[in-house]
Amino acid sequence: MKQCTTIVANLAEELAEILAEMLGQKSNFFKENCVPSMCYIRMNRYPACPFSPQVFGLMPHTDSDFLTILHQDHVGGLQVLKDGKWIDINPKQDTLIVLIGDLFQAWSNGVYKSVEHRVIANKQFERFSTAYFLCPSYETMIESRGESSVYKRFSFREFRQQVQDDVKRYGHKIGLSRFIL
Ligand SMILES: O=C(O)CCC(=O)C(=O)O
Ligand SMILES: [Fe+2]
Repeated sequence: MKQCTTIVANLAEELAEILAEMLGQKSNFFKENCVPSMCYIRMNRYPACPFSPQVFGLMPHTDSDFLTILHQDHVGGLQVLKDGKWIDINPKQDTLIVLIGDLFQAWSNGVYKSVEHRVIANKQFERFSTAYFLCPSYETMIESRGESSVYKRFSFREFRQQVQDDVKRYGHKIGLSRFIL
């Protein structure tokens, strides 16, 4: 497990740096700020559910990180929202899925979009997935790159706190729209 975490952690950082370079940002930002103590792996288990699709395996959400590297098994059920439609991300053997998170959307000033995704539980089979979340230290300031920033400058601590407060108060995450200028 430790070996697997190291490999996926390096992959996530490399991908983030490449995506930054594609924005014309030559930087070590992710290597410098994404500390192992903040990045984490979540192992998800979705029991078979006779009430699917009325009941979700995982509610629609965006991830509160820079990017997520996801492995899903053969059962399927992951969907992403594209142009107002839910699209199935069908399982492919030996394939990892990369999801942009809220922090990358803010950092890229909206060029990369944090993808809304959800999981439809399978009626017959249980499903497993494993997700690695690339996160910075709490003190890291997220600042939009490029001209005329869409988002306020905020620390990851502020972002997490805001998400938690909104979930407590409204029962759901409001997310990046809280930080629009
Ligand atoms: O199980 C999946 O395919 C998605 C998991 C996910 O979105 C998450 O853990 O945030
Ligand atoms: Fe997610």
